[in-house]
Amino acid sequence: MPSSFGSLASDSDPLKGATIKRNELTGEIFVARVIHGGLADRSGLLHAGDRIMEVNGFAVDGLEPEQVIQVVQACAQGTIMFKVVPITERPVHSQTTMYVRAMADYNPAVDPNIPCPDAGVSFTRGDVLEIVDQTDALWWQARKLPTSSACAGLVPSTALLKRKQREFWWSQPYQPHACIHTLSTVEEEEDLMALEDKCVEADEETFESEELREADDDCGFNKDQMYLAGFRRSLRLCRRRFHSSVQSSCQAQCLSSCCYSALCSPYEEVVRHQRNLQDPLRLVALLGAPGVGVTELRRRLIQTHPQLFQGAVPHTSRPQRDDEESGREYHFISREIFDNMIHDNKFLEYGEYKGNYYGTSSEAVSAVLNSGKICVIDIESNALQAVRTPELRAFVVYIKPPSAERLRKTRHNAQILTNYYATRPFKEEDLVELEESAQKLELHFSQFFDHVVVNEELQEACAELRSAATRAQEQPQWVPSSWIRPQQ
Ligand SMILES: Nc1ncnc2c1ncn2[C@@H]1O[C@H](COP(=O)(O)OP(=O)(O)OP(=O)(O)O)[C@@H](O)[C@H]1O
Repeated sequence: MPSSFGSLASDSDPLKGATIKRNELTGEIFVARVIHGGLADRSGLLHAGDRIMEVNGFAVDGLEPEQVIQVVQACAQGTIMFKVVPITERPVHSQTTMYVRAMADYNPAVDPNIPCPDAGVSFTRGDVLEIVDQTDALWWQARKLPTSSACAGLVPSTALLKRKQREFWWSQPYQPHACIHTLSTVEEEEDLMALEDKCVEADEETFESEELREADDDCGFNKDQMYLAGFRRSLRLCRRRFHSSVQSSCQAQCLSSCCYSALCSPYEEVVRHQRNLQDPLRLVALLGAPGVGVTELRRRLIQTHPQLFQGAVPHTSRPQRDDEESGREYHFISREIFDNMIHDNKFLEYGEYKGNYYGTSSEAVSAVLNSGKICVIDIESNALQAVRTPELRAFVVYIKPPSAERLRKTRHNAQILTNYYATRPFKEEDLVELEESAQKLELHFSQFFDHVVVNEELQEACAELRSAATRAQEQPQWVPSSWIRPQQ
């Protein structure tokens, strides 16, 4: 039936928590829905589908919903009498509460199609919503957590939100394949390729010395000469320089239901889960713009708490050197075996640098987790789906740059790793690029951040990272329900 809607849901309303609609053919006014936890719900006197005949003796048939609301508001101070024809067959709903993480932003104030904007709940990506009513195919009732309010509000259903996303209803069009093309627009990729072309000659001339430098690189050792896996420059450059072409197993699996649903559904069902002591530890995956300090934080964390944290040993097809040990610096494997592992989706991410493959396998991560230590790795955004699995249950920590002013102050003596294998002090353009990359990461992927650490003062950031990483193992967290109740 063609209907128009109104809300009895403003704060001052004695009937807070009901919406009404008018049958455009007959002019009759009906209760469209009763908002969970609102006054109307708690009174138990009004139900969805009831026909409102009169308000304090005033016949409402034929009025616009807004006019009915005005009648109600006019007598808000005294007693309000409704003459109601109850719905004859009240539908029996066995509502179960569901929790979801929003994968998109929603603002009812700019949605022209919400039946009652003041009953709408706004949310941003990453917010957890308690869905209390899915009776309506288009508009669900939900509370945004954490909340102290018992009263729910309206949010678009999955079906409606998908439709809205397809229609580009609001300013942040969803990126259903963000896992494949993440940070690089076509122009950026072209720029990057141009830069790579320029670099190639110089790089190849210095190839020999670079290889030696990696051998000399002390990135892998801490002050006590304990080996820290996964800090070699070749690996970092491979990941960074080729970030537009670094692959993740997600790409191969993208049409699998797990990845597909997380990226294409506007809501991800979540549950509050406390890890059992006998369960494997959770992977901690650090994500941040190049240069923000991910490597530095990861190294400090592992160096200062080697009994708690460890990196994963990467794989490479590069030949092993005399002073290297397979399984320590890298797992040294042939190109052919590497290719097979790629084919079998064994890598969380991998890339090629100077003709050699480098990659982090899920087995290397599991080996650390099964040894009783928390595995800490840094990832590119395109590996997000590959680490958010029931096996690894990644706790994703986003490393955020501080304010523009603090970034410039704190990075005074910092060294950026250049595409030429060397480090040099940050220039203004490096910092601008860092800030822009960070903004893009936040724009596209904030819904996957379990925790955000602002890397202003290194010591404080490291302490916060440590406590977040241990909390993730010991305290209840919102995790995708598919991790706990694997889908068939
Ligand atoms: N909070 C901080 N204050 C001052 N210097 C910092 C801070 N965090 C990191 N740095 C310095 O900034 C530089 C870049 O950090 P780092 O190498 O960890 O970057 P990254 O995020 O791993 O990027 P990439 O992988 O591209 O090198 C290093 O010299 C590091 O010591």
